[in-house]
Amino acid sequence: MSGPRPVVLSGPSGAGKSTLLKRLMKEYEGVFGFSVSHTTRNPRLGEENGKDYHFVTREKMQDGIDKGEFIENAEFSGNMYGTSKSSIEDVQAQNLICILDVDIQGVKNIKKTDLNPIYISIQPPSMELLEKRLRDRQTETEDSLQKRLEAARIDMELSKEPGVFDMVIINDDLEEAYEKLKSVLIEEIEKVQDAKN
Ligand SMILES: Nc1nc2c(ncn2[C@@H]2O[C@H](COP(=O)(O)OP(=O)(O)O)[C@@H](O)[C@H]2O)c(=O)[nH]1
Ligand SMILES: Nc1ncnc2c1ncn2[C@@H]1O[C@H](COP(=O)(O)OP(=O)(O)O)[C@@H](O)[C@H]1O
Repeated sequence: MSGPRPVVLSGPSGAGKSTLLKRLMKEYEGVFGFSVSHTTRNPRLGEENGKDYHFVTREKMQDGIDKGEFIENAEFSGNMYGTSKSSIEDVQAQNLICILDVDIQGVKNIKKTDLNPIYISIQPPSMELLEKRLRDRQTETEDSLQKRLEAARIDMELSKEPGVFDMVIINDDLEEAYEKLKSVLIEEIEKVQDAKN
């Protein structure tokens, strides 16, 4: 079955991926489906199990990985994250554009699969602004914030490599970043909309 092309959103923690993708899914209801990852980190206030993530123990996650249930998994800031095959299949079965939010390790590993997504990197305007946004979000401890900033430095370097991403969007002004994101995806969005009519 060849449904619409999936979309991988990557970029440093705090760059604005969730903000952009939530907006996109709201504006285009019934077009996108989110690939719900598994993670061993604790849920944040307002996050729902099964919607934002499948929140699991390390034992359960490792067991699933050992059984071959994941297309990719990575360690990020002291926790495990991974995309299960079923999280993608659930979305594709509905003929929706599957959106994945993964770190740079996930991007590299997904490139080894036959998923063939559109790769988009969301980048902050500067490290200073990234740190400010992460602090203002008030979800992190000092320790997890520092780990995210360290990972961000690596991400910002790697995402400059030519050919890794189809599009790099600097999320300075949110409206502008959102319009750019839409413009990259409009062709796939219209295909899904046309198929419904
Ligand atoms: N490789 C991989 N990375 C993931 C997955 N799910 C989330 N991530 C990444 O893990 C990092 C941390 O995510 P999270 O704890 O939700 O923090 P946030 O990005 O700051 O909101 C982000 O870079 C996500 O893109 C996954 O299934 N696989
Ligand atoms: N363009 C922007 N300008 C100012 N603040 C933003 C912008 N985009 C996102 N934010 C804020 O920055 C924080 C991090 O964004 P978030 O979407 O959680 O990032 P990510 O999912 O990449 O970790 C959030 O508090 C969000 O409201």
